[in-house]
Amino acid sequence: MTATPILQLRGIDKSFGAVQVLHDVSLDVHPGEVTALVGDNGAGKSTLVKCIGGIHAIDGGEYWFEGEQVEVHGPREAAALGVEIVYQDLALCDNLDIVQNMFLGREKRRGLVLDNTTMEELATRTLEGLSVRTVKSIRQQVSSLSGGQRQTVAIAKAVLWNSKVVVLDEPTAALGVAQTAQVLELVRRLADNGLAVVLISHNMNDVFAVSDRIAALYLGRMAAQVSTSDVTHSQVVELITSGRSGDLGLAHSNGVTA
Ligand SMILES: Nc1ncnc2c1ncn2[C@@H]1O[C@H](COP(=O)(O)OP(=O)(O)OP(=O)(O)O)[C@@H](O)[C@H]1O
Repeated sequence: MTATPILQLRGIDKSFGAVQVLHDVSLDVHPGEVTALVGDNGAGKSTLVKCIGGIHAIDGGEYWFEGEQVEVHGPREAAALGVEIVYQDLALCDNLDIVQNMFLGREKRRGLVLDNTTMEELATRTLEGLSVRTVKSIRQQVSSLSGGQRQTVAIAKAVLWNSKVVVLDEPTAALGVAQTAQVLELVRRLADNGLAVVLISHNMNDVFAVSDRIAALYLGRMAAQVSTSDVTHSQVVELITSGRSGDLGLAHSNGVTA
């Protein structure tokens, strides 16, 4: 079932001033799979994701996309590759409706006039493609949506642009039980539709519910990247808290050994 990785990071280093935050980090991300990126507070997850999204320039290491080594000099270049990141704050505008949010800054125009018909069609098709039925009207203001619906809109916005890799930063962090289940179903569906999904999460139940692989960062190093079916909750907790797991045969590790 393992496809060739669409995104490969090799030996990534990243420092802020004198502080090195990422050390020799490698990561493989596969289409059709959810890769959970786990790690304790300050382990470097957000920094790694910002390197993937072109917000931070990498100091050293290689970024490979679809089998070619690339340089990503900003979010626009990442988006041009097909890499979209949904940050925790979602960056949605409350006073705009769903369609306006999905096309914010990338509006479709016919001449000088906004092409609302096309944008509505594309928004509807995208939401239907993700089997999203929880949103009543695409002309609803985002301020009137629940936390789960807002997350859904942010995810739909990310996949609207023929994206190939979608990174989700703690998409269920602020949600209740039912909404968490809905968002996790959506995360799974993204991968089942062929996208490569990277899911940052602190929640082991979420990680085990939807991920195919787990990449564990510990103090800025990739402690292990393993198949979810090969590990237990407690082994992953051990990787997060100590960077090692004594009884785990680490097939793909770098920096820290079992
Ligand atoms: N712009 C920055 N300047 C200086 N240090 C930074 C910067 N961004 C992150 N760091 C440091 O890098 C380390 C890793 O932070 P990062 O936010 O990547 O961790 P994280 O795993 O996402 O943590 P959390 O789960 O708490 O969000 C932390 O020690 C943090 O203080």
